[in-house]
Amino acid sequence: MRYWLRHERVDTLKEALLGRFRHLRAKEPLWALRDVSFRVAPGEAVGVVGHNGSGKSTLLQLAAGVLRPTEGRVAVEGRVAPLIELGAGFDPELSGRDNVFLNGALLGFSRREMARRLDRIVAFAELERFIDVPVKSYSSGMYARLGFAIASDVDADVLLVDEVLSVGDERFQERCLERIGRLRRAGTTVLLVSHDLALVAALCDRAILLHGGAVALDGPPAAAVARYRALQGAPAAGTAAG
Ligand SMILES: Nc1ncnc2c1ncn2[C@@H]1O[C@H](COP(=O)(O)OP(=O)(O)OP(=O)(O)O)[C@@H](O)[C@H]1O
Repeated sequence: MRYWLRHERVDTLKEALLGRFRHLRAKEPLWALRDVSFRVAPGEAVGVVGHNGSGKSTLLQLAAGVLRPTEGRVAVEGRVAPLIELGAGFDPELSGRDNVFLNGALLGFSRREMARRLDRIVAFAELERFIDVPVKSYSSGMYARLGFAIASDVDADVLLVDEVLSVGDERFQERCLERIGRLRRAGTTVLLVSHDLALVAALCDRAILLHGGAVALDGPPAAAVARYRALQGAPAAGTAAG
């Protein structure tokens, strides 16, 4: 996956003050992921770890179909429930209730089907009092609660979770973990991005460590955690321009 970095800068403070902006614009390619190749078996829970900017969110966005790879191929089988960005898939002007229907529609569910699930979703999110309020007045934790409650209630084959759980309070996180555990036992495939290495070790069968957009290790979570720590501060050659 290649992005373009757009550099913009004003030459000197004096020129800026004089209003003579001389923007230097340069476009630099940045390979957020390169030569990344792996498979996840149905029912497997895989943690994706790595330092800031190593490509984790990009990987999940590719799996969710939000991004298209510049080169190569991403294939995901079954229904995918992406929980990849706070508020993604939510319309801030709509109430929590209407967003449940909106998200359901995005995942291919009829209004009637979502109506059947609504009470359960609201109860899990514990948002009874706020469900008819526009979600723009939700806190980030409330967004995460509703997002997780929907994504984990739609019989997905693949659940993609990107860090969003970290904004929930401790009790909610525990309930999420319990639910992810239950989904796993029911055969759901889980791809989980997290900086919480203990969580990855507890929840995942396997971990993929990204470093500079490349796979530095694909194996047992404990090995990925050890390698992650060893790589602390090591240059990430993989994100070089090219
Ligand atoms: N839309 C974009 N345009 C340009 N570059 C981008 C874009 N999104 C991400 N990048 C770059 O791609 C690289 C990987 O970003 P990504 O968000 O996938 O990392 P991450 O591992 O999820 O990081 P973090 O732990 O900080 O969330 C970074 O160098 C980032 O600057």
